[in-house]
Amino acid sequence: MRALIKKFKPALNGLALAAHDRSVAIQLGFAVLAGLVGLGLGFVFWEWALVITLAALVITAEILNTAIERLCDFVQPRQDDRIKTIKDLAAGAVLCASLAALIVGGMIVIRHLIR
Ligand SMILES: Nc1ncnc2c1ncn2[C@@H]1O[C@H](COP(=O)(O)OP(=O)(O)OP(=O)(O)O)[C@@H](O)[C@H]1O
Repeated sequence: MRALIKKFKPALNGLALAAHDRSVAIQLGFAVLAGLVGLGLGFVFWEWALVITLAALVITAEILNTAIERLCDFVQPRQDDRIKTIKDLAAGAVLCASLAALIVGGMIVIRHLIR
């Protein structure tokens, strides 16, 4: 059990660090908002499963994006086209996950509203 806790400690520390990042905090805010909408509209089991999965996907992408940004700033604090490409790719991953969450979330909400 001790070994297991020791193994997860860095990951839990990573989550605590991520929660203090502005971009991650914004995505967490959107996830809470989606949860409130779900409660208000009375989401069923599969809708919660989708919303939770997509929210976790977006937050995971944002945490990885933040980690990549920090690594880039550490390796190259100056303007560099290669850093721009790397950071833009990481930001693109967040956008991709966010669009999927927005579209699927929108479909679920519309389904409730037109019933
Ligand atoms: N060292 C750099 N060289 C070239 N372009 C950069 C560099 N740093 C940032 N950029 C450009 O600016 C964009 C934003 O980068 P930045 O690190 O400010 O991220 P951000 O999205 O504002 O994140 P956060 O708000 O979490 O700091 C990048 O996607 C990239 O296009």
